[in-house]
Amino acid sequence: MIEASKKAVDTVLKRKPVTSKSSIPIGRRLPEKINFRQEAREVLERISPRIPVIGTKLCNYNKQIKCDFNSKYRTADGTCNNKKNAIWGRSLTPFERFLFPMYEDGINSPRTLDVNGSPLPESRKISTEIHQKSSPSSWDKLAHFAMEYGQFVSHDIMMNALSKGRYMSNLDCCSTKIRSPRRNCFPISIPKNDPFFGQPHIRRTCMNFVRSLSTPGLDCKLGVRQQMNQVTHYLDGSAVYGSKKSVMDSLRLKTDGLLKSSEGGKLLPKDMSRTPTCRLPTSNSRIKCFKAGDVRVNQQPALISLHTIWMREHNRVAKLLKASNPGWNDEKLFQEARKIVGAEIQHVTYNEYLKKILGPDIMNRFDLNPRTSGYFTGYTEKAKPMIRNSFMAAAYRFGHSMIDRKFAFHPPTSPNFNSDLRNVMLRPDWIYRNNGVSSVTRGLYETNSQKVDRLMTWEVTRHLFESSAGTGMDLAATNIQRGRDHGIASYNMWRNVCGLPVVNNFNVGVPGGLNDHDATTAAKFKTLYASVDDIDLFTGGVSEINLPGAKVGPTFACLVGIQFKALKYGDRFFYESNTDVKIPLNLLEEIRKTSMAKIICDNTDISQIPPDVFLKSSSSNSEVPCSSLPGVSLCINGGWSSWKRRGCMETRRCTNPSPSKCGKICNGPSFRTVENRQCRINIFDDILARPPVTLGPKPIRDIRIGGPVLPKPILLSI
Ligand code: HEM
Ligand SMILES: [Ca+2]
Repeated sequence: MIEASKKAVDTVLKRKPVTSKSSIPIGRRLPEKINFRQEAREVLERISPRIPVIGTKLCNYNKQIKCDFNSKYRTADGTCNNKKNAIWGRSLTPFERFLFPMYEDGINSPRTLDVNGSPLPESRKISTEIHQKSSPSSWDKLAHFAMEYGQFVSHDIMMNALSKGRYMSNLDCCSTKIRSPRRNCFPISIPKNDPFFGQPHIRRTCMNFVRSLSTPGLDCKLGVRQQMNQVTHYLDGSAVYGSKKSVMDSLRLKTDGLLKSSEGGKLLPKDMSRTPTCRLPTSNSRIKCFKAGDVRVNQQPALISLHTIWMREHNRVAKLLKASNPGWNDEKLFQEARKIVGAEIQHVTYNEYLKKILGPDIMNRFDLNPRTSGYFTGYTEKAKPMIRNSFMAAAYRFGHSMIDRKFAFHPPTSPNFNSDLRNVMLRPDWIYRNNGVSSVTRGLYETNSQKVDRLMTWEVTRHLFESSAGTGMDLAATNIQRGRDHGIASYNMWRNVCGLPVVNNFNVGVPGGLNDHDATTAAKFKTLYASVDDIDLFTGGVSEINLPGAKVGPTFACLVGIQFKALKYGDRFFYESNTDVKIPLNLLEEIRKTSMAKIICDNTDISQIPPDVFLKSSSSNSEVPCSSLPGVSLCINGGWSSWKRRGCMETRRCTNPSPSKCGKICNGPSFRTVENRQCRINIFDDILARPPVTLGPKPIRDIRIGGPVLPKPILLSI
């Protein structure tokens, strides 16, 4: 794949092909001097602060991993999923590449020059010209819940690591104390005439941007700069359970398979550390930041709510499992509940979320539709499950365009209200109010998300993480800058990779034109970029006209589609897969019945809900009682054990639990005879060996042997 793609890039660039490891392509500038030893040290600090940096043993991805391939459960850190490459998909490993990166110096420094060798337009300039509006009016049928679910999925499968300063301090790349350009700094400069930050009372000229942590490739060989995923690449519920064993252990109650919680099981456990990851505007000691499998949980209340629902779902499932399997210990209950919740997350993602985003054509092309019966048989050890760099740095950020300016709350009794995103950012205290989780969740499915288009709300392009007027960040500019930081090839090259017509002019409606864009957008591109080959992937992709039935345009549909195919085909634990760790078919059939709406119903006080919470409620998606929605029944245990052979008889036991405790009913007989020649002869011989039995005056000619279920009587002709 990578080789083919590299050729594609070379064709677009009309340059001599390069090969990845042997010869590193050198761009227009001399390579920035790289201190590999220093970079490796930084990486090691992340992976394990205790590993000493000795000699050349700087890269330890390939440290010995011991796998128990008999285990039915995922490891916490994603290792041992792929039996040939146990490291694939592990947390703290680099993002994979579809395309060779396009660094300015070929190996390390960000893409900063256009095809003519002049500076690319500034990210902030592109953001203000293309991506901004106070409250973009283009609404869509999708509910705001779809935005939030997308973010939750992104936090399950990726978390990019940033470079740090000395002693793991955060870098301030705008600090005036820095005289010379600082390694790992790539600040976003703000033009003097910026419509917001350029105002006289603000006059800000720099926005902090720290480069992603530089990481060696998975082979640990020296090569181009790579970036690191800190969470498990698989869609495996790691946002609920953590991406390493120590975190998973710390989230467990260690009783009855439960996860820790607070406020009587209702809320996530509280983060009691001295370095809170949220803003606490109150001195009320009850109100704390939350802890979950992902450290970004406190970012805003909608995210906290979804995390809380999954934590509650785990505990609900664990309790049901305990009721029907009284013999199971904490470990067994925890792992079985984790397996079910992981399967539910995958099912909701492929069955409800992706279908809306990608539309039926792309779902079919990439074979992403869940099956309606039986198992999926496409698992292959050869499919790399890893998250691709372009997906992380650009394509999957389409969700940023769906964020609405307002976040709605709908409490059960008091009136609805909403708040600008900036006022709820990093504010878990909202969750402690008035049925926080259900109020926020109701707000999410009762309001619209924004359309995926070039426009993003000012809440994230001017006021993101704002502490006082003018201090905010710009998420659109950050996305563009991140793409350049990672050497992500330009939009046109990705079109080529996806088999879409390569663009060679800025016009619309002509051959080779920007025909997946509207004329206004194309004209804006023309004023900013020197060549169509310079358009940044995020900007070009997010601005495309949506595919029919989809919520994204063709380039992002392609990149998102391939990524989710890799996550399906390359995950031995994929919930539908017919592998050695498969879910029993009867349980899989139950999981297929569930929906996000039902999971919300089961874990909140909401009793009426639209069956599809990803769509805004409408006449075809109007609220129904929760009890009318199908869900996962865990009453699949109990009933008869399998038949056990005892000589020429087979018996079975009616196992725990009794039907009253959510078990299957045992109908039918508990024993039957084995019908084969051997047994007939034995019985025959046995009877022959004995004196003839007479019951009454007539000799017996027709004796049923073995009980009431014998299908054919054995006739003894004496
Ligand atoms: C209120 C909602 C959201 C906020 C405030 C938010 C904010 C952010 C921020 C600050 C970053 C780091 C950017 C960087 O330094 O490169 C980021 C990264 C990212 N976001 Fe969002 N985001 C939101 C929703 C979403 C949604 C809905 C999606 C996708 C459907 C998404 C996908 C991503 C991806 C793929 C990344 C890069 C992954 C990473 O940094 O590990 N985000 N987001
Ligand atoms: Ca994961």
